[in-house]
Amino acid sequence: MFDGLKDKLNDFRTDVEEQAESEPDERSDDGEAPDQPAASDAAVGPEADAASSGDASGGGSAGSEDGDSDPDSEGAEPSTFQRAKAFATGRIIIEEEDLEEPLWNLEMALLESDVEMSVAEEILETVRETMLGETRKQVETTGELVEEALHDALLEVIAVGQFDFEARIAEADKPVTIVFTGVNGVGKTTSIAKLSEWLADRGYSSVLANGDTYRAGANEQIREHADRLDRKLIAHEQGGDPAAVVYDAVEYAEANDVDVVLGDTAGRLHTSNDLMAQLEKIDRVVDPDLTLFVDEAVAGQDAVTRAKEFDDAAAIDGAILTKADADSSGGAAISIAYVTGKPILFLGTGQGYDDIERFDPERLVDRLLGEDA
Ligand SMILES: Nc1nc2c(ncn2[C@@H]2O[C@H](COP(=O)(O)OP(=O)(O)OP(=O)(O)O)[C@@H](O)[C@H]2O)c(=O)[nH]1
Repeated sequence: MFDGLKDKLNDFRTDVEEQAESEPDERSDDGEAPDQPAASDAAVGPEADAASSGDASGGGSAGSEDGDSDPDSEGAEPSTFQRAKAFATGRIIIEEEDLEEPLWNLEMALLESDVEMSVAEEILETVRETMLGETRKQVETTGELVEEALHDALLEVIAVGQFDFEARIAEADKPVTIVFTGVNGVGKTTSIAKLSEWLADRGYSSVLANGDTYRAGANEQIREHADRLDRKLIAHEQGGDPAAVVYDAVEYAEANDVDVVLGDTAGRLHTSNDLMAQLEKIDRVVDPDLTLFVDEAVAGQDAVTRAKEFDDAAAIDGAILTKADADSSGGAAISIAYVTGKPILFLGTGQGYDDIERFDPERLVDRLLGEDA
């Protein structure tokens, strides 16, 4: 899962390590030849050797022949001094120039991985802010510093809007009504069946409702799942009113003490206006507790765009991202919450009914940074 993105994040770590850790060595080698005392060295005390070599090189790596400073070095002098001092004490200072190329490569890698542009920019900004110009006392290596910066940057965008789904179900008045939206073919019906199992595992009964009265064959498709799982299905004739189907399912749940109503809807109608009018009517008639948007991770940017469109049209409360098991890029998983402001709540991870997992931002970040399988 998301292996391509994981590799690219790892490349960034290697990039920064190479940039940040090779330069001080070069500078201290440089500094040995010219004997250039710097006035500020006195402040460094016992670390003066390393510091002065760093300082001399910052001011004179290009100008070591004539001992003069080059124009570029002037603004960098204080940080070069700090850097050399930190190097002498085994600490790390990352400078803007160390990050320039790795950050550019990271941006390209994120965009190639279908991470949405504004999300990529936010990640870069957080990484830059976390890493720049600070002596990181607690951090032993550049690799750790990169990992910390990436961890914070990724978590910040991925965790947007998270809430405790199970607690929400537990606390809500029963029956809880959940309506599923999203285009056809992405695994919406399968996700409804999976969620019914997920709820059953936690002690909640559910009834399925086929609000996709538009598409021929939709009743049969969901009925197969309902039969296999031994769940009640409420369905009307093709062409019927989806709001009426979900309403009947709510009535059935109330009469039979069923905890949750899981209502499918049509993924596409003649026009998006029809689709939205239908969702609005369901909203008016049954006032669902949650509207969940379903799309497939493998659709990358398209899934992000659709999430935004559906949310704009009919305020979603969260998303289910299917086929994460087949997705290497990870772009949709990283982008959807930040772009919509609504959390990803579940990942579909296979074709079986148990192949659904609660989306855990911390765990996903650990996976991406290689701390978890
Ligand atoms: N690998 C994998 N396949 C999945 C996942 N979820 C669904 N699928 C498969 O995707 C295919 C389409 O799933 P359906 O549930 O029929 O999707 P759907 O047609 O979008 O349902 P509707 O939206 O109601 O039309 C099926 O073969 C599913 O088994 C998943 O998380 N991983």
